[in-house]
Amino acid sequence: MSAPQIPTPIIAPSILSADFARLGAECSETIERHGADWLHIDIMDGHFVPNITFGAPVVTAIRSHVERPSNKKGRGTFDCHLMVAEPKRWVKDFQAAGCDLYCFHYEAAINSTAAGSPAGTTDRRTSPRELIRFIHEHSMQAGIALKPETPVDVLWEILENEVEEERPDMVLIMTVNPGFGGQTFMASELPKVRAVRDRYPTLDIEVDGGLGPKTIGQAADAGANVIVAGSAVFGAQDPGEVIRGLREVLVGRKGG
Ligand SMILES: O=C(CO)[C@@H](O)[C@H](O)COP(=O)(O)O
Ligand SMILES: [Fe+2]
Repeated sequence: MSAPQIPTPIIAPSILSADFARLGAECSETIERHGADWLHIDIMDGHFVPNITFGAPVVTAIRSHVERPSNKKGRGTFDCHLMVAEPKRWVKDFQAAGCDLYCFHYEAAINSTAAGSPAGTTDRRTSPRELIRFIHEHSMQAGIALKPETPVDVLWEILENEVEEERPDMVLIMTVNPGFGGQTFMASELPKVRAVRDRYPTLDIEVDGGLGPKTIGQAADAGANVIVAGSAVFGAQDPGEVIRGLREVLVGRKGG
């Protein structure tokens, strides 16, 4: 019997901490010069979280600076983290913009069921399963994110679904309350990572918020293989050095 396939270590700098005045160059340098795997792109709508970033047009603009990945989850993947109240609403726009992985919040998906479908708009009603299917139908991978306040148990029935198209490609466990970069890492969220890893040895598990050289060891020990780091990378004198250091820790604990 062959050993289970251990998920690939992935470093995904969050461009929320990049210099927005030179965003295209920051994105291409982060991948090509500094050696990051993915770009983590935080989309905030001012409703789901108390902050606003940008939408699909900016993703289109930066896509022209970063080559599309040649394989699923490859270098240059646009990992879009949708902190928005109506996650179904933006799927088509993000597909067109060049998003590869559309990661929505569980809390938004269950609440947007009540949002209804105003005349002349697409149907905004959804459930996590339906939304995952919808994202897959739009040729993107699907991620599902949990806020710190949400218990990990809500994931089991979603991950245990026998219908492959309705299962997520990645789980994102937030290690800060979503909304802002540069917050303090919440180690209290790591048991969620461990719980998912124990059940799903090959699933991509992303952690996001407060990750950097001092906190990555704990996240890797808990079983995370996709590390988002914003301020730690973009605030560094040498982002490439930080990325290499993060990767070393992750590779060293791979499978742990
Ligand atoms: O989604 C979010 C915040 O809501 C994150 O992606 C942050 O942007 C990560 O920034 P750092 O905590 O690494 O500075
Ligand atoms: Fe994020």
